[in-house]
Amino acid sequence: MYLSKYEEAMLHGDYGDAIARAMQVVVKVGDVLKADRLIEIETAHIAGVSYLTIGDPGLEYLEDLAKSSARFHVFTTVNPVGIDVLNDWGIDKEFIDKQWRIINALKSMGASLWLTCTPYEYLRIRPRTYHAWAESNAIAYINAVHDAWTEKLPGPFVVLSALVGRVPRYGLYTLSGRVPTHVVRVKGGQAINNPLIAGLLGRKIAEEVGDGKPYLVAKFGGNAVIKQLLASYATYSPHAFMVIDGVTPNHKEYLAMMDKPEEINLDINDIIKDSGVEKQNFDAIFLGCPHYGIDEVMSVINYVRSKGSRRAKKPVYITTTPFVINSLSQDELNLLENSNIHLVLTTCPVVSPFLKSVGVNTVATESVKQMYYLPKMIGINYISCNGIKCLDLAFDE
Ligand SMILES: C[C@@](O)(CCOP(=O)(O)O)CC(=O)O
Repeated sequence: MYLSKYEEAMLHGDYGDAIARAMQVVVKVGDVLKADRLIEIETAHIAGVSYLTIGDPGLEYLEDLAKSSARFHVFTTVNPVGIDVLNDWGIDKEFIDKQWRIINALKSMGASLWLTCTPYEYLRIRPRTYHAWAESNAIAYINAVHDAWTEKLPGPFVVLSALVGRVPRYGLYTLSGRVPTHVVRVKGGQAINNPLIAGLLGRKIAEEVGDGKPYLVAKFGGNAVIKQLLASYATYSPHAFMVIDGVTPNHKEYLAMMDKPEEINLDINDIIKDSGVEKQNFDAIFLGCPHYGIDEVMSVINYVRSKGSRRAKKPVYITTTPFVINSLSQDELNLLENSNIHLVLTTCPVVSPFLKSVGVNTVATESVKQMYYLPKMIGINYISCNGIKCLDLAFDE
């Protein structure tokens, strides 16, 4: 593989041992993938940082790395951790302390501690720029909505890429690796406005297309549904890449590049028919996978106001970011809290003990990604519900 003088110097230890070891791994992986060279990245997004999932070995690895002089070479953000940094939600102290050690190790290497799975909502990402991201919903989002280029990279590899500011040029980092293979047309009426239906559609597309790359022709009613579509699609797809007609910058170029694509026709009414919301018991409503942004939280606030500010009969937990909390007024925060709606920061139910520690065993959720992970990763059951109508389950009971 071609390496520049600077890359050779990193590899040979001129910038310290930790950088040399990181470079050795990045180059080795590049060789295996038959990359012709490395490319410079603008940002990195690290995932796999919860003490629940990486435990003591992950904690020790990151602390060792942080003790070296190695620092991130590019702007680096971090996925949700296992705790809310402002509220302990009854999680045990040892877990919290160890999670803080992971956070502090990442901080000392220069990471920006946004601790969100939606860094794309707070970054201005330019088309055709290179990034090293883990966290599949975020990867699918910047590829599809910004035509910004990232492969689906494993969390630990992103740490190393962030240290050297480079990734091997392969797959989705090349134009030829991004050519869609299937045209998926969604028929059956109006723009898709329902987050649950968008999520089920994402899963269906991944099942139909397998390891192909879809060019999706469908109309969506806004960013919240596109987030659900892509999060679910990326959970079930091996590469987390799609082009969306009329949404992805340069979509016409992608359309023109396709060579005899396979055609898949889906009817949204079939997906709606199969979406049957169960009437089973549940302990709480969970919203915020991917993390809710300010627009989604404002629609919850508007819903509560429309109900005359009553108190929900079951608690509602919404995972979101410190940016959202900082954008809300004290009145809005009080309204949510008084309505039994709780904003939970910097974490995600599938990497945190918080739901169990507040006594929740079954949630109602709109997120098809959560439906995949909740039972597997933390033994929480779910029932599905429809977007903002999820709240009806708690307010209209
Ligand atoms: C929350 C998480 O476990 C979800 C699964 O990740 P992904 O959708 O496969 O990127 C990722 C993480 O551990 O940070």
